[in-house]
This record gives sequence, C-alpha cells and structure tokens, in this order.
Amino acid sequence: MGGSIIGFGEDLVDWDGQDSSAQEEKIFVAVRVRPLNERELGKNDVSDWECINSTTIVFKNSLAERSLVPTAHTFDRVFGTEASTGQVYEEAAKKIALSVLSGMNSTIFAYGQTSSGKTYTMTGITEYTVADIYDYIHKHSEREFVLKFSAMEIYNEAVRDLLWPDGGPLRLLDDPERGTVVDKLTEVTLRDFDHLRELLSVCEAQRQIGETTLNEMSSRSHQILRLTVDSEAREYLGRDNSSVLTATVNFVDLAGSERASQTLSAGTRLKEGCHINRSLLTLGTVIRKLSKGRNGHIPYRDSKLTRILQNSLGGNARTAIICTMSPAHSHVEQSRNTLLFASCAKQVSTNAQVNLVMSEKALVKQLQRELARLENELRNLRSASASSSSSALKEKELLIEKMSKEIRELKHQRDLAQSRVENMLRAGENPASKSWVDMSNHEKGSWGDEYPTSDASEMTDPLRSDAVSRGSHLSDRYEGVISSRIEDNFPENNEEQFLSSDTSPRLYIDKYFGPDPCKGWEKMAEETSKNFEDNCKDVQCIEIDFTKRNVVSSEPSSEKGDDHVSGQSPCLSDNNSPGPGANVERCNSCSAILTTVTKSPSSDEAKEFENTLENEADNQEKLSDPEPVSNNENLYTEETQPSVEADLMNKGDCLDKQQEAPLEEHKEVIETEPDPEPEPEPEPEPEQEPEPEPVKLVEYDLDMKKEREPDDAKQTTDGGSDKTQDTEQSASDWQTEFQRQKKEIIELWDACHTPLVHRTYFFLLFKGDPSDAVYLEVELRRLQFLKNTLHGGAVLKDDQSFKQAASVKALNREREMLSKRMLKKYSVKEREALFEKWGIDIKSKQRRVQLCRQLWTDPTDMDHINESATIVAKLVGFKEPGQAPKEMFGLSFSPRPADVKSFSWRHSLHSMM
Ligand SMILES: Nc1ncnc2c1ncn2[C@@H]1O[C@H](COP(=O)(O)OP(=O)(O)OP(=O)(O)O)[C@@H](O)[C@H]1O
Repeated sequence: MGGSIIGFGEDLVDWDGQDSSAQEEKIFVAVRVRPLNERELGKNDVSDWECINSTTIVFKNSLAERSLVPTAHTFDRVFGTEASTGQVYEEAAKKIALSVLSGMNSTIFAYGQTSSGKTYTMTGITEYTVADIYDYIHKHSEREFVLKFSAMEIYNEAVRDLLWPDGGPLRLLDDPERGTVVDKLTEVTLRDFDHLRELLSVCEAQRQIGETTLNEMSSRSHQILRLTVDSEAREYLGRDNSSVLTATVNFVDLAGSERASQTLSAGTRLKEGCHINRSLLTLGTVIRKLSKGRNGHIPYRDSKLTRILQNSLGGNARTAIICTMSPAHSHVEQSRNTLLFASCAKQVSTNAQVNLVMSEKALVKQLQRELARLENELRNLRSASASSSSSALKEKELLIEKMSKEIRELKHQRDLAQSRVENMLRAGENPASKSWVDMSNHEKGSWGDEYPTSDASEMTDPLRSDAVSRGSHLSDRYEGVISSRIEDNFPENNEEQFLSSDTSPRLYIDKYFGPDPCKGWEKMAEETSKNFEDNCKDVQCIEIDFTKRNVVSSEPSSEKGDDHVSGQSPCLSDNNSPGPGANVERCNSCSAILTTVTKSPSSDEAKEFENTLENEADNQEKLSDPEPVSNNENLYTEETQPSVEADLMNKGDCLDKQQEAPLEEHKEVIETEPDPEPEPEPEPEPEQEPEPEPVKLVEYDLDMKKEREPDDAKQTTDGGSDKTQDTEQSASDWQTEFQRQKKEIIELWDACHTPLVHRTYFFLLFKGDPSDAVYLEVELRRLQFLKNTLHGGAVLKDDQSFKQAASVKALNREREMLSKRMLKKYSVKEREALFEKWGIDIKSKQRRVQLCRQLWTDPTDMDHINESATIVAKLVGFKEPGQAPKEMFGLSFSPRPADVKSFSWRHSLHSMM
C-alpha cells in the first residue's frame, strides 16, 4: 500500500498526505475495454477502439464515421483489452477505495452496457479492496477496527436486502445527517476476511441474474455492496478525548444499459430492461447536470439508485467510475454513449471529508481549547496596547506624585497661616486682631479705613507680606468682609467671649457664614488626587502630544504655580504639534486640573470672589466655584480650596462626558471660549487667534465648571452645561457607538469565518455595558487584523489564527457538529418549531444541518443574529443568553480594569489604531 495513516489520536487523519479537511476533487474516471468475446468473434465483429496510451482511447473505424464524432477520448486512465483487473484496481480504484481507512467515504462504480464486463471488474475490485483493508488492519494493531457489511440491490425500482432477501422491499428514509438511508438494511459486523467472503458469495447468489441474448449471466439489478470501517486508537479507547474515524466504501455494480432490440428481450427481461434503462437515464442526467456546475434541479429523487448514491454523485464521497465497454463494432453506439457518460462524469466534483466522530467530552474540550486560544489572544492584544502606552503612564504617575506633593505643601502653608492668624488674634498684636476688636465696637468699616488695601504692603505680618508679594490683597478684603458681616450680626459686648483663648474666629465664620467650606478638604483633595491618578491610569493610552502643546503654550509665569505645571505635567514638551483630536478632551481635563490648582488669582477674580462672599444666600455655592487659586495665598487658598476640589471632582464626573463628546464640539468650544485670564481689555477675540491657544483649552475646562460672567449667561445656557444632560448625552453616545461597533464586529465575524461558538460567546457577553468597551475594542481590533490578513494584508500563512479564521471548512464542520447536538438539546417539538421558523421542510433531508448552515449567515439582520446566538448558546450549553460560559469552559478572563467606567473606549480605540 502506498499510503499511510498518520496523526492518529485526537488529530485528524491523512491518507497519502491528503488534507484532512473537506476537499473538492473531480470524480476519477477510467475506461476499461474488454476483449472481444466468443460471440463477437464468432460473428467476425471487429474491434473499433484502441487505447493508444494510458489515458487516451481512439475510435479507429471508417473515415465517414470518424468525421461525425470525436475520435479520441481522454480520461484519468484507460485500460486496454490486455489489462488485468488487478491493474485496474491498483491504478484506478485503490487509492479512492482505501480512503475509507482515513475516514473518508468513497464509492467505486462500474458503468457500461450489458455484457461489457462490469461485474467482472467490480468483483475483482471489491476483493482487492477488502484484502488490502484487512492487510492494513493487521499491520496497524495500534488501532481497533470494526468492519460492517451490508448489501442491497435495486431491482425494478425496489430495494432488496441481499443479506436478507426474504425481508421484502426496503424503504428509503431521509436522514438530515446521513442523507438517504435504506431502512432496516441488514448490517453485519465482520469477524474476519473469510466472513466477508462468505457474505459476498451470499450476495452473488441472491442477486437477480437473467439470461439475455448478450449475456448468459446478465445482472438485472443495480448492486451496492457497502463496507463501513470504524477505527479508534487503542491508546485512547474509552477515554474522554477519544475520537472515532468512520467511513463507508460503496462498490456499485450497475445493471447494464441495453437495447431491447439487441437483447431481444421480452416479458420479464423487457420490464427489467425498462427499469434499468430508466434509472441509468436518470443517473446520466444527474451526472450531466452536475458536470455543468449544478445549475438547475438535480433529479436525484427520480430514481432509487440516484437517491441512494447521492453522496457519491457530487456529494461527500470520493468517487471513481470505471466505464466498461466492448470494443466490438456492433456495439459502437453503446460504447459511444458510455464514453459520453464518462466524459460528463469527469467534470463532476465531490467534496469528501474525514468523518471524525468525537465524544461529547472531546467536543467540549475542543471548544474549550478554542476559547482558551481566544482568551490568550485577547490578553496579548491588551498587554501590547498597555506596553505601548507605558511611557505615557509613567509620565502620568510623575505628574500625580508632584501634584500630591503640591497638595501637601498647600496644606502645610494653609495650616501655618491659619495658626498665625489665630495667634495674632489671640495676641491682639496685629491689625487683624484690631479688626475683631473694632467689630465688637460696632465701628463699621473701620478695618477698611484704617488699613486700606493699598497700605497692606506696609504691614509686617508675614502672612500679609506674603500676600502682598503675590500682588494680591485678598486677605485684607476677606477679613474686611468678615468684619462687616460680624458687625452686622455679632451681639454687642461680646468681645470677651470672642477673644477668649478657646475661641477661634473660625467658629464665628462657621456660625455666620455657614459651615467651613474647607472642612474635609484635605481628605477630598487626596481622594481626588487618587481618582485623578486612577483616571490617568485608565486612560494610559491617551496621546500626550496635545497636552504637551497646552502646557508649552501656557501663559509664561514666574510663579511657582506655573512651574508646577511645566514641571509635572505629562504635557511638558516642546512639541507644539497638536495630537489627534480625539485625545483633546482627556488632556484638557488633566491640564485644567493642574492649572486650577496652580494659577494665581487676578485682581478681577479677587473682586469677583469678594462679591461672591457678599452674597450670603449664594455663599456655599460661590465658595465652590472653580476660581483659580494661588498656592501661596493662604487665606484665599483656604477659602477657595473647595473650588479646587469641586473642580477636580467635576473633572472626574465629566471626564467620560468630555471624552465621548465629538471632537468638533471641543474644537468649537476651544475656539469660542473667552479667555478668562485677566486682561486690561477683557474682550475676547477668538478670531484673532489663528490657532487655538493651548491655554484656551485649559480655560475651556475651567469655564465648563464655573458660572459664566453675566454677559456670558446666554452662552452658559446654550452651552448645555447641565450635568444631567451631559451624562445622558454621554450614555446615548456610548449606546450609539456600542451598536455601531457591535454591528461591525458581527460583519467582521462573517467576513473572517469566525467560529459560531466564538461569535455567540462574545455576542452574549456584550450587553451594552460601557464596562465591556475594552472587550469590544479588542475583539474589533483582532477581527480587523484578521480581515486584513485574509484580504490581502500582510499574511502570516503559518499563523494559527489565520488558519482558523480562514477556514470555511472548519466553519462547516462546526455547523455539522452543532447540528448533531440538536437532537440532545431540543425536543422533537422544539426542533419542528425551529425548522418551521427557519423555513426548513420538516421532512427534508439533513434538516438539522440545513438549519445550522443558516445560523449566523446574515450579519445585517439583528433578529437573525439574536436567534442564531440563542440557538448556538443552547446547543453549546450556555446556561442562558447573556451568561458567559466561563464555568463551562473553565475560563477566567483577565479581570477587567478596575475603573472601566472611566475608560474611554473611543480614546483607546483611536490610540490603538
Ligand atoms: N476484461 C475481461 N476479460 C475477459 N473477460 C471478460 C472481461 N470483462 C468481461 N468478461 C467476460 O464477459 C462476460 C460478461 O461480463 P460481465 O457479466 O461482467 O458483464 P456485465 O457488464 O456485468 O453485464 P451485465 O450488465 O449484463 O450484467 C463475462 O463472461 C466475463 O467473464
């Protein structure tokens, strides 16, 4: 034997290096010319045909006839009169017949006119094949083989069991998986070769034979001998991962076509001849139609012969047809018909594949492996994207560290200032204490009169000096405001109480101005810092170019605050080129936070703040306004720290909203937002800026948080700064994008021939939760890569995912495997309902396969997709739609990012592309 079976065990099996997956190949067609028989020789008949080489037969008669018909015919193999049956077997039948050992169905036909040598040839081929099979079995003890034999004949359109001839005609049934099945056909498990020989003898004896003028022993029926070979590696016997190769080889000895005039038949023979000719005519029609590319209806069902042999006629069995013919001139017409049939058969393709029957557990394991592979792919993609942005993350961490340091510094300075104030008040040694005293004396405005703002620089108090050095007199104003408030409300003669050692002005501030807005600020600031850190980590993939641009272009300042910005932001770079627009939002947020913390207040802002304080009703709200703060303006800082915190918190809240807002919106805002920096002429002139200044980006964020100036009121209203609205908008953006991405993924699945179980798994996993964004992205990226790979991109031929994705055949196999599970997973009623729903005739053949072939075929129809996913989920055993089958497959997806809610899918998608 020339071939060998390799890869036993779990792997598929090859024969002679054939691919184990389904393969399309043409029917192998050979022609055998028998010698002139005695009758023909007795009539001095001459031989019209000659095989001039191993593939060509030529007609060698008169010139007149030669001009009308083709004289040379080429086939896969032609055998002249001298060829032995052994040779015919070796060169035309063996390879295909023995495919049965590698799990492929096969069929060997003999076709030809009566008395041309069909039975003579097929008997030999059957015996040679069986001998080789047993020879193989003996040489391969590592596998356990089970051979089963059955035999039937179709006589006058009735199917007879040759191993149980008295059983009466057999019915044909349509089985969705196996095709046409002969009901109740006897199948005998063979003990050994001798057992088979005995059975062959029985068949021979049982077959309908009659004497005709042309053949004393003419077969009056089509005979089909069927040998099924199951094999399983002994090593895996009874184990979970065992799988069985199972295939059938058919030996078909057709009845011979005949002419009543030639056979001089009448009565029974004539009737037989009619049936024979009719079924052969159908066979010829089937072959002719198949040879033309299966256009139109293939009349398999017109005869029992073609119904039974449907799998061999353009189906899933490797097929060889040996056409026998007489060379006699008297049969030239029949011979030409035979060659015409052979020529058509040559064009017909079959699609054989290895029939590997897996155990349930093996099937689950295979699916498990597939899912594990996908999980691994996801992980790799994720880590690849993470590492690509690790430098950005580092910068963010540095920034966070610096911010924390700054906060600590601010806290320290605030505490220091506060204690100084209190000490001074207690000691009554500075103007502040005087103010309190004055207040108690009801000297309205005395503070402001005695210590006008312009004179503040003359004071020696370090706090004031510090404030003055910053160019701001807010502390004066602030205290003045406090004094006037207390003047109005403080009870008379309360000085003693007020100045008592255990009483702090803060108590009064609390009492008359509401609770300390700074209370708990440190904690909140720390938390905010932490949140910010998390957010930055979450968006580690954001691009930093744009942010860099912001900072570089920020208003130059010698102030410490600006140093903070330039020293700690990841945006620090001299790279002025704007980054991708999609990253603007996040960067805005980050830089805005920084700027809010570090920016010095302007005198205008101080005034505004003062006005704010004067408005008691709005006190709390105003204190929370995100006014810029100087880290050195202690009092001011103290009172405005909540602004920083509120701003930070607002940033956090609106982070996603900003990220998901369309870029255009941002551009527009960037270009139209007024510059809040103090200007002598504060008229904003955005059009004067040819390019949006980075500082404006920062300002945009600030302004998003604070109330607009009165003249900006309209803008504020129109700007839709309402947080709820933004949140809703953000949610709706996400949903829209989610649906779009899901649709794209579904289409890519289809284009990449992704396994249905995989599709279903992910489809059910994605429920529209923003926390699934990362999975959605990774899957999308994976598919886009695969699609590029499949459609002309850089192709890694040996890449496993490429092979898997590219395999339509694998997908077909998966469909078939799924169809097998329908019996288990659906009741008869449920199946019937499904067939009806999916437009499949409940009596049609292979209806379960038909249904599974329809699953996931229309990526544009979401109802179809939903139903497909539901069915696959049920077949595979997902407990319920939406429940990821991790338990079943023993999978544990990597934990999701801790804060995926703030993960910007849009940003990461852009950054990954
Ligand atoms: N290649 C051959 N060499 C020698 N004898 C042959 C050859 N082919 C056929 N014969 C003989 O021709 C006769 C008819 O052969 P066979 O019965 O196989 O024909 P058939 O095609 O099966 O006919 P039918 O269709 O009528 O059953 C037999 O006696 C057989 O031995």
